[in-house]
Amino acid sequence: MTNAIDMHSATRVFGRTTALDGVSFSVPEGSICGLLGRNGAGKTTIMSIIAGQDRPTSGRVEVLGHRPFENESVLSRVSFVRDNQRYPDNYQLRHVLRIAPEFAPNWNEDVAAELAEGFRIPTRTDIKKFSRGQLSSVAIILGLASRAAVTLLDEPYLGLDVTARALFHDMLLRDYTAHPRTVLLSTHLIEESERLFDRVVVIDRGRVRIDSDVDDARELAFTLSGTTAAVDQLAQRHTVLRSHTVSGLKSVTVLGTADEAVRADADGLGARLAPASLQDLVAAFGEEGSGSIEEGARA
Ligand SMILES: Nc1ncnc2c1ncn2[C@@H]1O[C@H](COP(=O)(O)OP(=O)(O)OP(=O)(O)O)[C@@H](O)[C@H]1O
Repeated sequence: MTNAIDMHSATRVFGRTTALDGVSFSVPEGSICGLLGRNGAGKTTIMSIIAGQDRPTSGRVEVLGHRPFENESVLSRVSFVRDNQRYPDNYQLRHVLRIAPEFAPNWNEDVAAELAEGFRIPTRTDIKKFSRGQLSSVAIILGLASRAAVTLLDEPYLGLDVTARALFHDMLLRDYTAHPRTVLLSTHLIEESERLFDRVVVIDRGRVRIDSDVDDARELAFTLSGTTAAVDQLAQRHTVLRSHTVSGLKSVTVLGTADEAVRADADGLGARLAPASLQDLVAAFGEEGSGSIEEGARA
């Protein structure tokens, strides 16, 4: 399988901050990959490097087989949607839609029109007066209607209402199925977005913690919840990634797959056992001290 995106040991240092610390991962062509992690984990830095807007301090990145920085033939096939997208003063949606095809060779007017209507974007209001959610809607239109070979969506949901988010998901899946491309999407709305993902990359403090097929990622850990005594007893034999206690009830996320013996023990102690969600995993790998189990948890 060919990779659309390949990062090899990419490090990015800003003054005293190491934003990326030896990041390596790949995104296969024709897949949707979730890029997940806590605030400041390094997601936007990764996307900026893939989009050729920044360069790693060391290491390298290849997009569609070539280095993206100052490489027009690659960049014309990449669409990067970020939350702080700027538009010229006095631009309205119709102006953006008029010039967008010049930058996006595969631009599709029908996708743009359907989204603009569904998002209820005002057509005669200057974009600088738009609400946060309306700005996100414009960015999503640019990202999806571009039908770029590589689409980078950096937290596209800011301010979007629940109907708009559902419209975005449906259109992404529908248009992606009809016109396969590679999508890398970063978000903090993990539960809502996980049905989109084929793959998932979890970043914490500039390092890759999980790089995996989404189904395999769910096998990496499970949660146990019940009385503190029962959960403590069950958790003894496992590496605990995360622990949470509320009014005498405890929930732990532990590394590994729950086998029959673990299930029987949990049943016997009246504890509940469930697969870890992606949200559990991101939270677990973002806990202080989780770095010590990094190698064990990498796919
Ligand atoms: N231009 C810059 N100068 C200095 N530090 C920077 C710069 N860009 C990013 N950083 C730092 O690099 C780290 C990673 O930032 P980045 O924006 O990539 O995180 P993120 O995962 O996108 O976060 P969020 O989810 O909050 O958007 C942070 O500590 C941030 O402060």
